[in-house]
Amino acid sequence: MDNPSDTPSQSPADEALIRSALTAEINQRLRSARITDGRAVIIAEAGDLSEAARAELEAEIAAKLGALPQVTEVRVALTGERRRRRLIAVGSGKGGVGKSTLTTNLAVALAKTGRRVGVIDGDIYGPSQPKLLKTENIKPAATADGAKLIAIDSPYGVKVLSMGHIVAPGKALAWRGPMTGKALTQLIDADWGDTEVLLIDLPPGTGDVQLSMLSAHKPDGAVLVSTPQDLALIDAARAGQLFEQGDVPIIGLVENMAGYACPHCGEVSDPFGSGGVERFAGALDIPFMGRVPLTLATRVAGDRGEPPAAQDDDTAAPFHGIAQKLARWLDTGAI
Ligand SMILES: Nc1ncnc2c1ncn2[C@@H]1O[C@H](COP(=O)(O)OP(=O)(O)OP(=O)(O)O)[C@@H](O)[C@H]1O
Repeated sequence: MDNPSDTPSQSPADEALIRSALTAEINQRLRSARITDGRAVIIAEAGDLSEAARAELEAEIAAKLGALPQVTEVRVALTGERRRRRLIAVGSGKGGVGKSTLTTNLAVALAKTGRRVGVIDGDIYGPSQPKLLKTENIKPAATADGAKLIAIDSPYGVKVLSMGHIVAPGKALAWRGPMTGKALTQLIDADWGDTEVLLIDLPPGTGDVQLSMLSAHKPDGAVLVSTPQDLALIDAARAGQLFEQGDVPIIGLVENMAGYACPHCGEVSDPFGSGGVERFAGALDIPFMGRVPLTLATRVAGDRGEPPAAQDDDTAAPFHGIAQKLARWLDTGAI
């Protein structure tokens, strides 16, 4: 019903009458307008509006059309009810703590619950999402007007875009700060279709990408990852401060590589100590989201581009648990 004239019972005169009673701005939003037995039925686009603005638009249409002598009742249906796309940053202070692995698996686990999820690889210099989501060597297409990239569909029900899909390996190394900011914008502003949640795999630390992200594309929340080592915890705290200063709520802290289960004898050892992240989260009053053990399966799966979270086994379970908490946060603002 994109074209109002598709509606058989609709009279052009009625539509003209309705349009003449409304402002140009509201007319731009009209998808359908008709009057039947004194009842005006309006369908208008409002997917870009806040709840308050939607209510205002509805009230304005009702008031303006209600004032017409030909109209005894006004019914307004606003389309685009779905919520605005949410941007969740996954960050760590220190490199190599498993931030990219967590981003991929959280995205895949969230997608398994029916949400439409995308992953942005914010690691301009060392992109890993093409490998993790098995989209290496795929180039993203552009929209018909050439203005936007189109996010790539990974085999795991998650869309993805990375500088690794666009720039030859090693090329971005020579880029300076402003270029990395622009690159990130290109990825975020791409055509993500009906994606509801975008997870951004941030590079470690508190550098240009993080700053440009906070200033230009403020995330709705941030998940922090740390190993149990003291040093990683201190760095995680630093990354946390960056988000707090930027007024980005910290959704919670994830402990990765917590305890190692020997694949041969099953004995669990704790090369980096255990429980440190949870205690640390408690001390800082940050919610603790869960613990992902160090497993050979996780590392091998990452190398093969087969995220464990796509399965339902023991290796996948921690990712599903953390994804459930993230889903709860998305729905209620608390985990
Ligand atoms: N829970 C885990 N068990 C086993 N291996 C893991 C686990 N988490 C991550 N790894 C492995 O550790 C390495 C580093 O992980 P990853 O690339 O996700 O870290 P990162 O924090 O994103 O690193 P970078 O700082 O390079 O962006 C990878 O080889 C990955 O497969």
